[in-house]
Amino acid sequence: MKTPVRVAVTGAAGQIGYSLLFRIASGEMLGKDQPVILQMLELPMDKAQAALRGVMMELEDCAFPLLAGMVGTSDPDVAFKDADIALLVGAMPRGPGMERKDLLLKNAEIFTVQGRALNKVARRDVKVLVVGNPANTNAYIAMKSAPDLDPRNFTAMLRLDHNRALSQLAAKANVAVADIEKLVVWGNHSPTMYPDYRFARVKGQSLKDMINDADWNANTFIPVVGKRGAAIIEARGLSSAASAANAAIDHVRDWVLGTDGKWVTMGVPSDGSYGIPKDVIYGFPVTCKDGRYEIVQGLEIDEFSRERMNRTLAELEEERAGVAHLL
Ligand SMILES: NC(=O)c1ccc[n+]([C@@H]2O[C@H](COP(=O)([O-])OP(=O)(O)OC[C@H]3O[C@@H](n4cnc5c(N)ncnc54)[C@H](O)[C@@H]3O)[C@@H](O)[C@H]2O)c1
Ligand SMILES: O=C(O)C[C@H](O)C(=O)O
Repeated sequence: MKTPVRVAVTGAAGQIGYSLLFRIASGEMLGKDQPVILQMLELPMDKAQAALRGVMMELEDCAFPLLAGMVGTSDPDVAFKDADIALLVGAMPRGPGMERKDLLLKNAEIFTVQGRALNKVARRDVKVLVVGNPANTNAYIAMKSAPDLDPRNFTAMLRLDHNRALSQLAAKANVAVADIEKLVVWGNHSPTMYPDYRFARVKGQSLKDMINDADWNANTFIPVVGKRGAAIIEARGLSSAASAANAAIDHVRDWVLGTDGKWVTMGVPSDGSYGIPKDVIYGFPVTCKDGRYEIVQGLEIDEFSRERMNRTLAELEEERAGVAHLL
């Protein structure tokens, strides 16, 4: 039996938490032979703690063979103690008519507090995924609040955007999602993101050549992927939850277990690649191996792409300036 992995999940009694925890406990994130200990954080209010107790009762009732232990708490120092993986989900979601960056000041403080707690009590190689919006800037805040941890430990979720883009492309080109490789979503998890299939291949063929429709790319594909979160809020009255949890599982599974050379999109602190200033948490194409990600290098950036990449960067710089006083 392997040593259990400690997985901290914040916002554990929320919508995403409810879709996420059961899949982690069943082995879908870290493998069917990997026991886990779930360390769940919720707000201290009675209602949130009661809801968390209910979720923990349900987890118990599943009798998951891989669930080696559970902790429910309102104290970040307890939730992140010795954590190997931390999924920072707990934050306010947006409602109809809002942009994710409208949440910035409401949610920012959560990530200073949690970044400091991670700095203090988590394992030095903890892998952090920020889901709570605006995810890139919240990940930046957490990273800057944890000066003793390697900045590479901090990532933001663009995998939902990547998965959304895959499905749109598969439908357009009438190919299987699983056959599409080398897709990228550059930048911010916001409508300025730039989903880019110029390098994508389907069974060795160029997907761009198969689609061959620049108008569809600029006027349908990019805006549909960029505004998909808002379309879901419009339709459901609530923001995406099951698909967000699914993307979080994909992100962490690939980071920990590797991508076997395949590209995935992760929001990671820039190392200066593609002219993106160092430390900005930006969606890049990465491959993962042995628990480490590497940004895919050497891709050609044409004028259209540079303009899109700069636009989403400008928004991230603006968000960063808006929280500078907290750091
Ligand atoms: N990056 C993405 O792709 C993506 C996708 C979907 C949703 N989101 C974001 O994820 C976040 C959570 O969404 P949700 O639908 O689960 O919301 P939700 O309101 O259903 O749940 C959030 C939970 O977090 C808890 N919480 C709030 N502050 C907390 C704190 N400081 N510590 C611990 N728990 C805290 C709340 O009590 C609540 O139970 C939102 O910010 C949403 O916008 C991001
Ligand atoms: O759109 C939102 O506010 C939720 C989430 O970020 C999403 O993309 O579905």
